[in-house]
Parts: sequence; structure tokens; C-alpha cells
Amino acid sequence: MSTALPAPEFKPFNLALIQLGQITADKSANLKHARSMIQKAASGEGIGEVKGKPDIIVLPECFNSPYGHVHFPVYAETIGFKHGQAYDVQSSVSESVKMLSEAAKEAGVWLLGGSIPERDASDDKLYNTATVYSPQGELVAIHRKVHLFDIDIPGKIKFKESETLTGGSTTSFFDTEFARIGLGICYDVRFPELAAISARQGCQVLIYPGAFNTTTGPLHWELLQRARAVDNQVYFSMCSPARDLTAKYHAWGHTLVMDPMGVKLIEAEDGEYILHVHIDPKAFHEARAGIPVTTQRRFDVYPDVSKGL
Ligand SMILES: NC(=O)CC(=O)C(=O)O
Repeated sequence: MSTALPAPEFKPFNLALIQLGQITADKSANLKHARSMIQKAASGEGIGEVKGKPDIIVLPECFNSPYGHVHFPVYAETIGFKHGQAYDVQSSVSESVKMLSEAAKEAGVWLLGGSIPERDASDDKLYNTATVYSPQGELVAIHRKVHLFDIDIPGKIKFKESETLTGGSTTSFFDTEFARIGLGICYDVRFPELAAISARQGCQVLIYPGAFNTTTGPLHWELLQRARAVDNQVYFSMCSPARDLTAKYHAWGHTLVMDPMGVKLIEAEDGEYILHVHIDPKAFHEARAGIPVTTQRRFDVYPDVSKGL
């Protein structure tokens, strides 16, 4: 995505993250439940010091479908969004997009609608795609998971998103009136270049819907988020589904938020939660002034990964 426009001034805002439970085989029920949780988050229900209406609400990865490569083709919806082109939600064929747009509009908040399996009508390829809505209900950005979750840890977990999905091929961010927010999805967090590019494109906050599991979660979920926050001096957050031991894939949960110094501001356990946190630009400016790595990089020794995009 182009960096032509300067990032908006970073202003204080309230973030709400929904660690969604009850993600079943019934898509309509999943959408209904997600909508009611968005309404609850918008009315200030949940944990955390901030009470009252959030400025942005976030859902987790794969919020409308069970998580697994066999499910993606069954649940996939065509979105048809093109960056830089107007999108008419009313004529969208995606029931998830319609619900999320209406929910954002009725709550009057920004909504990062987690991710859903997406089918591109032009070539039938499937993607794991996050969608973002303005408080007016416009679909303003999407992010297709760039790095597919293909792992094999013998005796623990084998997962191959590439059995049915294709990886996205762009970095993504969106501008609000309070921050430029960079996007990734789950496994994308393991690739520091993506977060570095977002930060150098001016993002002050990075939010990745994600669904780590009970093998990699305890080892890497918090570590990777702290690392991405500190190495880019940004706020960093991942929003997980709640753990469901009746599902085939056991999500780690533990939705959390790191500040730019690597201080964890809030963390859920593994059940269903709404988390509220205040994001203060002061910590961002202090981190960058105190440890000025953003101006000390040696692009004469190594290349700037954000150049040439
Ligand atoms: N589910 C993912 O995409 C990533 C994950 O669980 C991990 O990296 O570990």
C-alpha cells in the first residue's frame, strides 16, 4: 500500500478486543453472537480500567467459521474489495461484510472485523482475510494473511493452511482520526519484516487478529508481541478466539496489548472476554525519544525493508 500520505497525528484512544467464544459450525449463529458481543463492547461491557465507549473494536482470526483448512472452502465468502476503489456494502454478496458494516455503523465505532475465509471470484483462490469498517459502516481496508500457517511439530501439532489457502501479497494499514493502524494476521507476527514495514510506513499501532494454539501459544504468543512492539516502538496487540476444547483446533486465547516499551497493558485468560484498554501516545513518544533506534538505523550496512514497495 502506498505511503504517499503522512500518518495521522497519534491521539489517545480506547481499544476494545473481543476474545470471541461460541464459534461453531453454524455460521449464522457465529455472526449473531459476534454482533451481540460488538454491541456489548460498544456499551463498555468487559474487563479493563477503561469504561465507556471504545473508539475501535477488534474481533479475532476466523471469527465466523471453525479454524481449519477443510473448513475454509465451505465458509468462504466473496468480498470483492479493491484498495483505492469505492466499495458498496449494500451490494456486497458477503453476509459477514454486511453484518460487520451494520454493527460498526450502529455502534458508531471503527471495527477491525477479525478475519474470515475469503474466495476471490476472479480466480477462485481462497484467502484468510481481515476487513476494517469506519464508524459510518464503510469497508475501508482488507488484509489477506501473507504468511500461511504451515507447521509440523511432531507429536504436537500439524497444520497446513496452504492445503486450501493462498497467501496475500500486500502489506496493509488504515488511517483513523487517532492513529495509523497496521494489519497482519496471526502467523504474520513471526515475520519481523512485515511489522517493520508497517512501522516505517508510519503506523503507531499494529493489530493482528490471531489464533495461536496450546503448543505454540505458551512459548511464543507473548514473546513475539513484545518483540514486535519493542523492535518497532509501537503498540502491538493480537486478538484471539476463546479456547474451545470441543473444537478440533484449541486456540490459545490470552488476547493482549503491549505498549512500545514492551509493557503488557492487559491480558485475557482463555475464556470469552471483552478487554478495554486506553492507548496513550505519550508512551510511544517517550520510547522513541529515550531509545532513538528509529533514527539510528544503519541502512548503509543493511537494506531498509520498507523501500521499494
Ligand atoms: N495460527 C497461526 O496462524 C499461527 C500460530 O498458531 C503460530 O504461529 O504458532
